[in-house]
Amino acid sequence: MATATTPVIETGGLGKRYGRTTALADCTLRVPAGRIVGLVGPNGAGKSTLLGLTCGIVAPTTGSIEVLGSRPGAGAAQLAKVGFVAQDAPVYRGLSVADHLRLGARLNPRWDRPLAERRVKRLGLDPVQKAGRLSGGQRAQLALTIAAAKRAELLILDEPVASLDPLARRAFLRDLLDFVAELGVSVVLSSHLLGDLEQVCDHLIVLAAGRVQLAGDVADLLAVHHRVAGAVPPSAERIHEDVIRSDAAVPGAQPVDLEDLGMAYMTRAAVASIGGAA
Ligand SMILES: Nc1ncnc2c1ncn2[C@@H]1O[C@H](COP(=O)(O)OP(=O)(O)OP(=O)(O)O)[C@@H](O)[C@H]1O
Repeated sequence: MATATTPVIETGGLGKRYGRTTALADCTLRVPAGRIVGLVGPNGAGKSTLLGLTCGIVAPTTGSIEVLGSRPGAGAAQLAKVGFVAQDAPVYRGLSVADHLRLGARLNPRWDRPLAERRVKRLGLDPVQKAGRLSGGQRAQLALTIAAAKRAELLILDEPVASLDPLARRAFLRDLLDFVAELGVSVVLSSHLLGDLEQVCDHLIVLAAGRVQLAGDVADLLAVHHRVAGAVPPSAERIHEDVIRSDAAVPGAQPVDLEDLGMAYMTRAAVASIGGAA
């Protein structure tokens, strides 16, 4: 049975191949409960594959994965614990906002109707409006509302802000933060851009070329990465250009921000893959 210390996601040597394409390889992760996890990586990095494995809609080729202490998708109880919003916030275009809430109530045993209605009202969504006529931001909010009203313990949002303009992005993420604090759920959200997520995530996973490049709580990662102007100390590891990793303090080193840190790992992976292909 899952307890407060059960990791939300735990994987060991997890891998997924589609024919000859390796979408994810040797993925070993431990995500503690209560985090807002930013899953970042370039196109084709394996983000959707990892999220699909987490929800149980993709089966692993190798290795293991447990979500909230059980195999993903293993039975109705496990499915009810995970809310998933796929890329582009899919909704039924011909159904109204109210129809979506009715459908949610019918399909989900732990449906929180007051929460769903309160959120729809606060967001100013018209219950009779057809979902196909909502803006991209409103559709994203409707999809998030449905996932949250399931009363899931883990919300998985695949590129939730990709189709939103900068103002709508900010509003969506601010709202998500309030909402997560209110519900006490864990969240994983993916993006190509760490800049989209750095204001909200407190745990980071950087994927590139189907492999985990970096993972951990943001505060821990920022504590051991630095910028250096000159030579890299022998005990430190150069990640890319002036970004280094060192557990020990480095005299004269400057702090690195999260966006630059993620970019350093993604660039290092891209350079290595070009080198490997050459
Ligand atoms: N169903 C599939 N069949 C064949 N190949 C697939 C399938 N799904 C993903 N892939 C391949 O696996 C790799 C990882 O894809 P994935 O969609 O997980 O990446 P991603 O990081 O989510 O990319 P994006 O940011 O572009 O959505 C890619 O090379 C992709 O072409």
